[in-house]
Amino acid sequence: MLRINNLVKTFDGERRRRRDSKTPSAQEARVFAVNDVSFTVENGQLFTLLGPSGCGKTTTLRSIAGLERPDSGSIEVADRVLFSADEGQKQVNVPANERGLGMVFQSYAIWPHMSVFDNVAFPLQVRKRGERLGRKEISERVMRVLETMELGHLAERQATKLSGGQQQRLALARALVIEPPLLLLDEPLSNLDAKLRESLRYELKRVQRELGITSVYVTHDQVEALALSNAIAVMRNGSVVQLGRPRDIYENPNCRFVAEFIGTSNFLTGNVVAKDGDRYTVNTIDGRLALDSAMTLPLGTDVIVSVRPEAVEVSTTSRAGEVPNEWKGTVLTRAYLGDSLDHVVGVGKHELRTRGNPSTSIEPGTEVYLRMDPAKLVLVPVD
Ligand SMILES: Nc1ncnc2c1ncn2[C@@H]1O[C@H](COP(=O)(O)OP(=O)(O)OP(=O)(O)O)[C@@H](O)[C@H]1O
Repeated sequence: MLRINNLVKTFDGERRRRRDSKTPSAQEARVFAVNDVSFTVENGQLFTLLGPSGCGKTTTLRSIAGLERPDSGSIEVADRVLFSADEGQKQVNVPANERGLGMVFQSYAIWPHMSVFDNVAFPLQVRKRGERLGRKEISERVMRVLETMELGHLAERQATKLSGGQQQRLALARALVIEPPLLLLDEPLSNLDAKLRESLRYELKRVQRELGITSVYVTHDQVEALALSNAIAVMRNGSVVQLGRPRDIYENPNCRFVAEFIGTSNFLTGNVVAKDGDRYTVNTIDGRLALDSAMTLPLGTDVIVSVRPEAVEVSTTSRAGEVPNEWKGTVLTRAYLGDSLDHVVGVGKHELRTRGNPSTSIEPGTEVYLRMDPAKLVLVPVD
């Protein structure tokens, strides 16, 4: 449905300085906001661009929307070339208003002087002559979308007299009414409070799935990305560093940056000392670890072992000899999080965070045993 090939977008570094109101120097290097990005989004998928502030997510999305002109690369939606800077071939840059894409941005500018109904009807009413629908058809289509967004009963209300969550649903309804082949969403939930954000997240997912609408979603919120997406591209400094399904990205991060950015992890540095099939033995300063990995690494390689807190079992009794990877340590602190409980355990030079059922709560100062399942430890190449 959407194909992005080798997209590059640079900005003038000096302009950026001025925008950030720092003292501009004579000539700054160009900023590679998007640096050779390629990805494909299948029909009906929700694809997320995830990464920290300034990594290039919004610039990628704005390029798809036609609001930025990339330096090079190409953008195709449903086999229609929207942008191509290819040398030799005909250069293409379809204007934003002719791309026919749905867009919802963080600042969901609803039209305040209009009713809910008119806000959604407007994009259909301003269509070119030949493409315009009849009054009845517009009315039916608007009401259908409003019902989907559970706003049907508020159709006559003035748009400003809606709650924040309802206004955001209205912005989404307005983007959906044109039945776009592709929906672009840039942090659409970030202005809302935590509770509303969570409920709208599920609603968004429901609507997206029900309508089977292909979407590109931009966020810096990893929980949102994991909950919503069919596929995630993690971005850093203008490039995609890992692309995969949410579970793959969470369970098998391909570098320390991804492991750190998605969720919480303990990182243990070490060295490969033995390998038997997929079973590796890694030596760390505080003990050995057995773990399974499909990577091919020679003996002696420096590695990082990423251990998710929930992959560490904490216990006051030892099962040494029965299970691999048991380390002895002392509880330093604990934190009750409602649905889980974290312990921070000191083992030699390491401090490991564990996460478990809140029914297991151990006093700081207690001697404990940490057990780590080899299948849940992840080998991460040293960056
Ligand atoms: N109009 C512009 N002029 C100059 N530099 C820009 C412009 N827009 C973006 N940049 C720079 O390009 C880089 C990528 O910006 P972009 O807004 O795409 O990042 P982002 O990942 O969406 O960040 P955020 O989550 O903060 O919106 C940043 O270094 C940013 O400062």
